[in-house]
Amino acid sequence: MNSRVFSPVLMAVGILILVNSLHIINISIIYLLLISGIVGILLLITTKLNYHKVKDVIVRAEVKGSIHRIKYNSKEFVYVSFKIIGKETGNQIDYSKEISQAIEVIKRHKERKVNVAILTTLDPFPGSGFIFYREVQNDYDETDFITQVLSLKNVVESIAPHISLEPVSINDSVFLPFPKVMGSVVFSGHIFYKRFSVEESDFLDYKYDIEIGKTIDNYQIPVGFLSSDVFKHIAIFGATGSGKTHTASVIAKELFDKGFNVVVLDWHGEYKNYLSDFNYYGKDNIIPLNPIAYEEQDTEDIIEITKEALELTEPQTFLMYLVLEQLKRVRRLDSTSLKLILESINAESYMIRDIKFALGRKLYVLTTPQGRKLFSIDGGDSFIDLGERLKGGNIIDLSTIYNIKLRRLYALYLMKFLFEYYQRFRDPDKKAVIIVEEAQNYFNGNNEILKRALQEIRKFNIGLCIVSQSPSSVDPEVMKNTSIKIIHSIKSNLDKKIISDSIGLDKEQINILDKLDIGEAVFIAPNIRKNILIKIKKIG
Ligand SMILES: Nc1ncnc2c1ncn2[C@@H]1O[C@H](COP(=O)(O)OP(=O)(O)OP(=O)(O)O)[C@@H](O)[C@H]1O
Repeated sequence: MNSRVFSPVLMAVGILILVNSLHIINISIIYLLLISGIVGILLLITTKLNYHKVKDVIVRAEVKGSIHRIKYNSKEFVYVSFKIIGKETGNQIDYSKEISQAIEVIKRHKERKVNVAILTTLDPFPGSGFIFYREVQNDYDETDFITQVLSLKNVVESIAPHISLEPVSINDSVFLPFPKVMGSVVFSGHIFYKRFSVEESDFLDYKYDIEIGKTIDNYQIPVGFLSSDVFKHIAIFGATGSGKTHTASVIAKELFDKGFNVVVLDWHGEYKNYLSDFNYYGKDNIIPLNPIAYEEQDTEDIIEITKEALELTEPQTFLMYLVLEQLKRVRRLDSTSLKLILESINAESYMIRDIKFALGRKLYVLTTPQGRKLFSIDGGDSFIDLGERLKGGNIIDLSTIYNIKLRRLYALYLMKFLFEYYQRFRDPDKKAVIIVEEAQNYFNGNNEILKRALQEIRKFNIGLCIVSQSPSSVDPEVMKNTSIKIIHSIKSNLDKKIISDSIGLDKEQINILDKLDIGEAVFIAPNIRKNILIKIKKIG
């Protein structure tokens, strides 16, 4: 018999034997089998239920262990970050589309008690994340928060079936979907490049056109400020060697590339190496200024500058008006003419004579060979000449002016002339920034012109970039009137306090100020709402 016939026959015989044997099986065995079957089914159901319970407990514990709590803008938030994990299917999956759909659903769900921010910084994984967060008071209902978070997670996973969300535990240093700002993770998600946005989230689009560096975190997101904010002025502070000059050079170069006229008042002669494309005015080709080439209404300012730079007393300042009058008449500025000018001032009393001599001693510096090179009534630039000359990128190397008073006088005149030029020839296409190194030499509380300039010159498309080692050494107006601040390493407690009061740092952030490496800085600007820790890019 072949096998095709044999098998059915064998099966039929088997069934017959089974049916017959039922008659001889004891009825109690059937009951036993029945009961154990029911027990088995019940056991199966409870195991499955228990399995889900256990899984729920594990997931909840996982979320609980991933809850971060931070302070931001004097509010407190809790949040959980989730990595987006793509499930591999072998098919081409449009993850972006799925995530977008999930976001649309979340956006429509108005009643939810948890906010959502979505960050997609690297395409497409890893580096993408969901952040579920909620503002809280001291005590908050953690269990409820976890429930809300898990329900949102479920929504996302069911609408985007090819991804799963994995909570990022607090200790997970490999992936942090936030910039790690000064040791704590803050809500400054606006610095991320966002492909997806949730309307009512705290996160803003972050725009800039002057890139200066990258965030110090796992992402190293490019950061910068808006060139239109330059007219609200820039302050750069930091200890010696912390990177101020380099940072100011990066800014100078970027602004120059954007069509700004840039003038660097280089106190120590350090910028030449960084800005080799800029016009350089040093010892051999320093620009002479004409100290009497200004409008009548500016006499006050010119006297004020001279008073401040040469440390004139009030009576000496008064005589300075008369000297200026004579200077315009004589139109020479050498030692002989200065002597003649002073002699021509009527001195009826001994006191006036003494004041004249004292003033003469202070003005003498203008008649020295270097003084005459810097200030020339015949051949010096008027404010118009200077404004026209200093187009593009320019370095004025002041380090070659050895007399410090003369150096300050020259730099102050130069600034005054530039303010005058941009004020007089207002034009939206004419934009300038003046980089003022070692600004404590000018912005030291005595100089009313510069204080006024900080408040007023923004209207004329001029920005000041004020560079100094310590904020306590410059006038408080500098802190008040600069909206872009770049703070490199700061050591002194007084300076730390001034910075902290000005830009609102918490304790931890203040502690980090003296631990910043070269080129690292705290950065704040109007286009970002919260200060961030950045590394200034290397000038290239
Ligand atoms: N962002 C950066 N990337 C790489 N190197 C940097 C950076 N910033 C500064 N440096 C380097 O660190 C050194 C000190 O920088 P810099 O001269 O700018 O400091 P500084 O604060 O201006 O010092 P000082 O007050 O003494 O003039 C330089 O050699 C500079 O090239």
